[in-house]
Amino acid sequence: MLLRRVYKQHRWLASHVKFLSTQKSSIDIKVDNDGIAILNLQRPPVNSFSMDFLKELSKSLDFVENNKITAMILTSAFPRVFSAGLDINEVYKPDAVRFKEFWTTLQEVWMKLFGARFITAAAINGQSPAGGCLMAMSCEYRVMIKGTFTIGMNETSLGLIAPTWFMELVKNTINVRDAEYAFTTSRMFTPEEALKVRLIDEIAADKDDAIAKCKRFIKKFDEITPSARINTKMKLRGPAIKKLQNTRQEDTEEIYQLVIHPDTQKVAIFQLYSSPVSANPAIITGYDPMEVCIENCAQCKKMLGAWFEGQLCAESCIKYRGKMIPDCENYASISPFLNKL
Ligand SMILES: CCCCCCCCCCC/C=C/C(=O)SCCNC(=O)CCNC(=O)[C@H](O)C(C)(C)COP(=O)(O)OP(=O)(O)OC[C@H]1O[C@@H](n2cnc3c(N)ncnc32)[C@H](O)[C@@H]1OP(=O)(O)O
Repeated sequence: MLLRRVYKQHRWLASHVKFLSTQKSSIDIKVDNDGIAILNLQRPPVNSFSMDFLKELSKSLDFVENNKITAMILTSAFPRVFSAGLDINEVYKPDAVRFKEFWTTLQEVWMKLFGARFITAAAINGQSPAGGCLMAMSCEYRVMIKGTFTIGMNETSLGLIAPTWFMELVKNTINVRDAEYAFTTSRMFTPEEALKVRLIDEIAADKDDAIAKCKRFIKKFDEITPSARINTKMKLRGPAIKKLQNTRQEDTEEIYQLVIHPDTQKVAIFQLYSSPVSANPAIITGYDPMEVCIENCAQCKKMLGAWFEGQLCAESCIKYRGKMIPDCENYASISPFLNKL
């Protein structure tokens, strides 16, 4: 078997991957007995793409490529999240120079993954919104585990517009009508729905099963001449990569302008503060009533959970420019946002 032969040549890799699997590493790489590299993403809490994480991902892809490993499976070390997409911290109040470097790194990683000469598959074992969805879609095969997890392109709900290269990729994977509907409405798909539109290729019972199914896909290539496979893949994927290579600066500038737009920033701050951070209502920065208002909405959402309509509260902050700041312990101030569960 072809893969087995390749593995023999690279058996030593198992002992050489440690440098990428130190305790500090956000990606654990293991090369299995068939010579398939399994990349377990393990950046707490949700494998979101920070600049450092992207750089590590880039190095990991180089490792797989440079060691002539035949195939790679991307998965998550966490039980509920495959990847949450862009790290909101990179998007909130970004420094122009850093953000542009961040986006350039992201473009590079995407081109490496999408254009990888080795076989790529994703075992999607948890939530996979936005950038998490794109990472999976950039692979050649996707298996998602059943459950309450969803996958999709929720950029518009964050005030973002997905980059053109992402849209093209989705349009080339599912049909144009489903792509337009999904992108514009920020639709998140259950595994069954995702399978129906071919956003994913298979559903698995659990992570082990997802990896086994990815391996079954990879095994199909035992019977195919490697150069024929690679050249065909490059012919199919090359034009999209070339297109991005020629428009990288415009793409970066376009995203930067979008990210710094006040509406996007409001959503970003809401996302940031809807986690149980140490933020203290109304005393976070104190300089922008609208910002304080949204932070308080997020805090109330954390305290009251499903009872509280956080997004509605944040929208009201924007509408009234922070003139009515909610106080989570004052019923009158939050009653418009309490729902009747
Ligand atoms: C390799 C190729 C890569 C190519 C990539 C290309 C990317 C192209 C980009 C295209 C445009 C993409 C835009 C985006 O990705 S914007 C980000 C979109 N992401 C989201 O909207 C996800 C938001 N998060 C969630 O929905 C949930 O957190 C999630 C479903 C992921 C998990 O839910 P769960 O209930 O399990 O956990 P919590 O919500 O309590 O969150 C746990 C902690 O994680 C923090 N968190 C969550 N999401 C993010 C994030 N995106 N960035 C940073 N941090 C995040 C959350 O704050 C909690 O933190 P604490 O525990 O500290 O409170």
